[in-house]
Amino acid sequence: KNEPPLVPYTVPVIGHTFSYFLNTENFIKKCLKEYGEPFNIIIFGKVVTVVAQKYIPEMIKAHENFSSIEVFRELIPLHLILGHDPFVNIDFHAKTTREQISGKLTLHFDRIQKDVLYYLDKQIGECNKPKSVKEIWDFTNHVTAKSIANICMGEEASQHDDVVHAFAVLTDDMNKFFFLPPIFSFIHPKLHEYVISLPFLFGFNPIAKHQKVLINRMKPIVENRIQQKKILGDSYEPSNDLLEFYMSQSDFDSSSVDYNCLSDLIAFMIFAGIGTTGRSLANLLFDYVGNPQCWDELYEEASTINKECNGKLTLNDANKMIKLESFIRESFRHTGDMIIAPRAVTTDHFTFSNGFTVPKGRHVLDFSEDSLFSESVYGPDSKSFKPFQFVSKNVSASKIDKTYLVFGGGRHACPGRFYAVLVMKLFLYHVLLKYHVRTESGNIPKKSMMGPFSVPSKESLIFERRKE
Ligand code: HEM
Repeated sequence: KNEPPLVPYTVPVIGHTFSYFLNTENFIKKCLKEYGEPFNIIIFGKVVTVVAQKYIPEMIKAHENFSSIEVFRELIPLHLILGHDPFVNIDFHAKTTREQISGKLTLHFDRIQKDVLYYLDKQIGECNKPKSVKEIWDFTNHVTAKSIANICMGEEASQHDDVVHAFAVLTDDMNKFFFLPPIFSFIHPKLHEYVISLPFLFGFNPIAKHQKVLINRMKPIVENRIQQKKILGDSYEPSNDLLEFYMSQSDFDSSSVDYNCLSDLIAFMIFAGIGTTGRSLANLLFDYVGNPQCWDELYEEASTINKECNGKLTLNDANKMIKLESFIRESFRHTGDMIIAPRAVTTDHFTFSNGFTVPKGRHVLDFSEDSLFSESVYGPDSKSFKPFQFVSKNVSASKIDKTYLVFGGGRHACPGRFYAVLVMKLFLYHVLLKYHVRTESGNIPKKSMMGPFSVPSKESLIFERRKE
């Protein structure tokens, strides 16, 4: 009762599926103009509600009525693939990320910096001749993978290339299955979930080989730590990684270690952290390349800080790079996703302040693009790339607000954002100091769209050694 207006359609069941997937931005903007928000559309046989700038904050605030995890569970049914359902433990994962990763940046700083540099040096190195790098997103996933592998499994395990590779490609290998359009939902809403998980249930599991690598490498480490704890007792010095943290939980049984459980816990961190941070890094690099008017200012700031700290950057020094911080925030604002954190109604119903009511189970899509380019906040030219607009406002790239939705919002806003922003800062800082970067064609690279989601350009980038 009192549902938002349903946008008219011609073909039953198919409804608005094609208009939505082929050009989400135009379609939703047209509906917003005609019906205001919220409004209902039919995608893959299912009624969904769309909210934009005005009602997204209401939805985010009502965290007791909505859950983004419920939508995620349907799109990417990790609970059917991993032995241990990560969604029931989401609060544990969020707390772990908040307290053990983002909350310990000072402690992790040196190794994050070392790991970011490691992959940059390995792939690009001294670069005395120009070097072309293909598949930038894959490259930046590897940069992130080295660092997250270290934080998750420790220094020793992250020395192994097979571990870093498993971290880097696990999400990609899985996404190949999950990014199939949910055509089976035309028959029944649950059918898509079961169809995409069938290959996994019948033994084909593209992540099994990666989990095997993780288990092989973690086993000797865990066994050694258990041994050391027995020998050293109170003088045992715990390592600063998630493996140690998981081993310190009250339900960890050192006499019969559940390695599948440990690798499932880590696999979830990989899903949450690698593709997201890797994609943002790729976007950042392309935004840098596409905005040559900022090169000098960014370089000057980086080299001044580099001189001030004698080449030994600390977290405090990193926080002084306010132009870089603003550039990163602007890059995030231009990520290009139309929808960021759709939510499902988890209570009997939810009523928006204008009286429109949506029932339990309804998916509500957040047309975040409307907020990220809000003219009242970012000016009439809100769509242009304004790299240093946040310098005077003194807002960090991880600070969420009601128009800056790249990390979601409210109680469930991304707890890994502080870490992700730091990795991005360190990455571009070191790139700035050492290289010139440009596209092969000389054109400004463009992202492509997969329905409402953006994908970084596939264009190669040329790295050249910066001359003093
Ligand atoms: C640039 C990189 C990242 C982006 C853009 C990003 C984005 C997001 C978004 C949009 C959400 C949903 C928020 C909501 O429901 O309102 C989320 C949740 C989450 N993210 Fe991130 N994320 C990033 C990096 C990371 C990293 C590095 C980690 C951990 C290593 C992480 C761990 C999580 C977890 C555990 C949640 C669930 C929080 C909860 O439900 O309470 N994220 N992230």
